[in-house]
Amino acid sequence: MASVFKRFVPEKRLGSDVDDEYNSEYSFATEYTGPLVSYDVPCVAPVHVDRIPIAASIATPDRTKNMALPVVQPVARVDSGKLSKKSKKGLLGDASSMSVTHSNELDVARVLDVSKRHRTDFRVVNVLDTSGELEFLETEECIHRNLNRCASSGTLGFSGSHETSCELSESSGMESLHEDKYNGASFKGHEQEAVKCTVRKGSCHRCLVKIRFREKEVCIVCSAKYCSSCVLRAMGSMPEGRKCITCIGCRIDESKRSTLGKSSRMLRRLLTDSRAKEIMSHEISCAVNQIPPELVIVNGKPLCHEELVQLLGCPNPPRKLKPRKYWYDKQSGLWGMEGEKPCQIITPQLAVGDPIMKNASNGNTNILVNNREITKPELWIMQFAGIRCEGQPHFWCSADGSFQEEGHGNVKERIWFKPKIKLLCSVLSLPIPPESANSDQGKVDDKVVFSTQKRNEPYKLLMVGYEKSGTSTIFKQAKLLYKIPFTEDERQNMKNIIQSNLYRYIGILLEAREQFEEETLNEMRMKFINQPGLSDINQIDKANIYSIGPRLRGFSDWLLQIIMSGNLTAVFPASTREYAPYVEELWKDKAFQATLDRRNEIQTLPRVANYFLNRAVEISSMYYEPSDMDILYAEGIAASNGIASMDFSFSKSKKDSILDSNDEDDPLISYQLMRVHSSNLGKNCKWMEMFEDMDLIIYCVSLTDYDEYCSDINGVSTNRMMESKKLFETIVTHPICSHKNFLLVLNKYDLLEEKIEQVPLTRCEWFRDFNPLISGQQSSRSSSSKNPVATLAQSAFHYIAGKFKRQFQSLTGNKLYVFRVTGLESDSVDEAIKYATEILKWENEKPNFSMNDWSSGSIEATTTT
Ligand SMILES: Nc1nc2c(ncn2[C@@H]2O[C@H](COP(=O)(O)OP(=O)(O)OP(=O)(O)O)[C@@H](O)[C@H]2O)c(=O)[nH]1
Ligand SMILES: [Mg+2]
Repeated sequence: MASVFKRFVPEKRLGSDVDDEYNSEYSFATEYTGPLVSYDVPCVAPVHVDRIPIAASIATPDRTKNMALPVVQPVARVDSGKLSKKSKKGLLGDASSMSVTHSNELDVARVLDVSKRHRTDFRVVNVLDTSGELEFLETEECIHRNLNRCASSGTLGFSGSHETSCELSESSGMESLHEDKYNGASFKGHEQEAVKCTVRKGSCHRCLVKIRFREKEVCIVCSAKYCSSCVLRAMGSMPEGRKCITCIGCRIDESKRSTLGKSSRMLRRLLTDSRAKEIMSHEISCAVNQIPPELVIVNGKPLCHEELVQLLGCPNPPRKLKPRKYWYDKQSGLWGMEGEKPCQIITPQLAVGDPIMKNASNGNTNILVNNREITKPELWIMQFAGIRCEGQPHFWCSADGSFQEEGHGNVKERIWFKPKIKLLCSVLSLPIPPESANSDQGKVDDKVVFSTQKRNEPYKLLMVGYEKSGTSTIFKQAKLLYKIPFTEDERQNMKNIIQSNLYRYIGILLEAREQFEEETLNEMRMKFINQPGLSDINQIDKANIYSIGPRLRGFSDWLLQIIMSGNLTAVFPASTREYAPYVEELWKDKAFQATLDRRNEIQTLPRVANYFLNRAVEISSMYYEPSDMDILYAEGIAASNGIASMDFSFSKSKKDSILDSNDEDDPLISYQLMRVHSSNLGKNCKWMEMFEDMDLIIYCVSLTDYDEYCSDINGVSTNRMMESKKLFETIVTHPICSHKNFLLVLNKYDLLEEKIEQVPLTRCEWFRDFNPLISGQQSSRSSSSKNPVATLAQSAFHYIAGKFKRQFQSLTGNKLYVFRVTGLESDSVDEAIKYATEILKWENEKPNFSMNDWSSGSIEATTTT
């Protein structure tokens, strides 16, 4: 007997919070052998256990048919005293009544299936109508909830106390069925009562409790969401993974394919680790969850089962295969969605699909490669690789990237052997061969192989700015922050830059020394003239504290000449070894030291020079190896062709931790940060086209540019802030940027704080109306909590941010995000990048909640300091 009951009671889960709910009490009757009694003995009709349908008794369905399974109703425990005789009889074991219940469930399941397929809205009123008739009036969600409520208890047994109730319509006196059953409330004639349920968005589909901001599990078929108290009852033993019981046997929602097998924390908490893993493995491997082959169409032909197996089983299968139309170039292995550029290079020569069509990728270049008209980005790559495409030739391309013109035997180019091609492919969101395919191509330039390719679709962030705005500093800072090591090549490159810059700084100092020497001599002459009695001016000793000896003078003349001729980088760092002794000598020289003491007066000496000049002897040594800090401070970047790129990831749950998630179930969100020098964008930024796939554009502005000038080739001098504004306008109005998110990074805030004290912001014509409210008593540098009035620098920052935002809004109609940064401070850059990733997250989640609700369109609302 006990074993019979065990069939209805779920396995006990130790440590689970649902444990208590199944501590049902039951007693057993034994045959009475005593004397006759004078009263009526209560009588219980026998239960034919074998005839009670239970969920476990469902036959293995034909899952390829996409049919909803009949889910059976358990014997529900009700307050027998409050049921009509007829109902009592049925529930206590009348076989015919049982079959009615069962057939009802079949109907419901059928209706659910119909509603799913035809997207029809129904309302279920009175799911337990004993007449066997159902009224369908409300939503599909409602059907689900009712079914899950009934069916889930079917799998898990009799019990299931239900603290939360359905939404009730008080006017009609409707009550939750569950409450009736378990709270002892009166069961008011279930023939007449309607359970009217509507699942609000963000509520558990079973208990209706709001779970928008709480842990939830989602059905991979119908997207019904369940809270931790309901999930096991709604999903049962999950033979096909996370599906409501009513969805078992149904195909999954294709948008959820990428989540298959990725167990949630909730499940792992509710179940044992091994059980959760087992469910996830069923979810991935069970037949009904696989892509139906006929829905994958390659080169216009639906696949058969064998073709799909071949496609998925090849060494390099398509990622994230979905039911849709694809094209496949068997020769090169290029793979893409119909009408789009290639997205992956898969294993070539697979016998899947028909021959490729000319217009497979919707190219418009008149250049055919393997009979397909290629797209513009592909053409750019070919041109970049040096393949001449004049005269609209047709090419053959093999899997190793060898291009051959049709009708010519000779190989024109092997593009994957060319340095920088992979980098450019990444920029243009074109695929590169998988690493396994490269293993035999030893010559491929490792420097430019992106780790991006290991991850699927990283968010792409493009950072650009006017000259010296700090883009390379921020980029390098991000590399250090997210522990992306500099390669040996990058370090060598930076060493060269640092050493040649050192000689530039020395040159600036030596030029200044000459000037100081001359000034001092003039002063001495003036003194001499004013001194009576001295007649011969030649008697003055021309040597003064700024004078250097002939050997160093010779070196100085030579170095200044090299700088003047613009050949510094040609001579250094190659000659560093040869001239290092001069540097040592200079640093011991009093005249040079006197010059160094006045370095703050030298306008042309970059601020960062101090950092390197203090260690000049060490840096000029041939044994010098740049530290990470040296690389950060160096003016320049290890870049190829002006473009530098790095990948990094944030753990989804641990937003603050980067690249430290070893938890295979905790997905990483990957990002690709690209930095491009503005000079590489070409005239009118025409090469912005290459960055069409960017998700966010970070525009960098140096806050100190407002009083700095630069001259163009005609010698016309312009304000650098105005130049930066011009570049900003060109980029934001570029056609590819019309719907892009922009983050304005206002950099060098530390320098602004110093400069604004000396030079008014109004020096720049765009900022003429800057008129901050600074209290008379307040020191503009102090911003203690006691004195919340903004400092001059803060006011200037907000003012400049507002200027750019208004400009952006007037040009694009969109909202500009702004962030204040000090590029040399790691925390500041970290926050800026996290802010950028947040923007992407917000933009991604936009359909779920309206940004307007909380940003209220205010310009200031998006400024982060
Ligand atoms: N004090 C200070 N210096 C900075 C900051 N950001 C950048 N710099 C310095 O400003 C100079 C120019 O910065 P870069 O990062 O080279 O600027 P860039 O945008 O790469 O300039 P280009 O190479 O012309 O494109 C370097 O000497 C940096 O060290 C900052 O926030 N504070
Ligand atoms: Mg730079």
